[in-house]
Amino acid sequence: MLTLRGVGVTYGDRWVLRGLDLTLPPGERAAVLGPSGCGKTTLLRVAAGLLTPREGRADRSCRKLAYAFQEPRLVPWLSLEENLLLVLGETTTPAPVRDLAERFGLTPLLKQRARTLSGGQRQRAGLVRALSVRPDLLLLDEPFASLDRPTRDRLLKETADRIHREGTALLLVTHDPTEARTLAERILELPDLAAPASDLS
Ligand SMILES: Nc1ncnc2c1ncn2[C@@H]1O[C@H](COP(=O)(O)OP(=O)(O)OP(=O)(O)O)[C@@H](O)[C@H]1O
Repeated sequence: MLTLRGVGVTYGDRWVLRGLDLTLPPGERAAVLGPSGCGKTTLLRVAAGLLTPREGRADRSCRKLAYAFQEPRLVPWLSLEENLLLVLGETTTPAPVRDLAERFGLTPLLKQRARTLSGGQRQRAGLVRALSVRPDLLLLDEPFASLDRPTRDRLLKETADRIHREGTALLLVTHDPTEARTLAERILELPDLAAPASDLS
């Protein structure tokens, strides 16, 4: 369960989010759409507990939270497989994670250092890393943005099947309504507070 109540965030003297309420019960999937710069990533950071809002509060009660960042944060000098092992806390890759890597087309890249992966490969790696821990709350920030269309469509279906099957609660940030409809049952449109004049009163 994730609950945001009256969340407000400022950067400097500018409100990016204000008065935001969101309840995500276990297993429910919501997508956040909105123009570039309206605060979607900021919302995910608050949801993850990485950013303390200036107003309001964020509460989570989940067994395991995973967050696939917009810029996947892999350790550049470790191999892709070592990056996966790092979050799993294992010394060998378990069979289900090997299967996940295979489904996301990463098997041939497992021994490759993260810094040598392309943007799209890194993004797939970030998504596999997040899914590999079998989270009950998953935060995804534009997870398919760097992928070509056929790869995106295939992995979108793969991801949707997996989170539906496992009953994972999802908060997805995307610019793509198709992605939002495929992965989520609820869509939240964030307003751009910077568009009209906003102040700190
Ligand atoms: N650490 C920061 N310091 C100052 N301003 C920031 C910071 N992080 C984000 N911002 C600003 O806050 C606004 C919202 O940023 P955020 O990344 O949440 O938007 P977004 O909706 O996710 O954008 P996009 O769709 O382009 O990824 C932007 O105007 C951004 O420049």
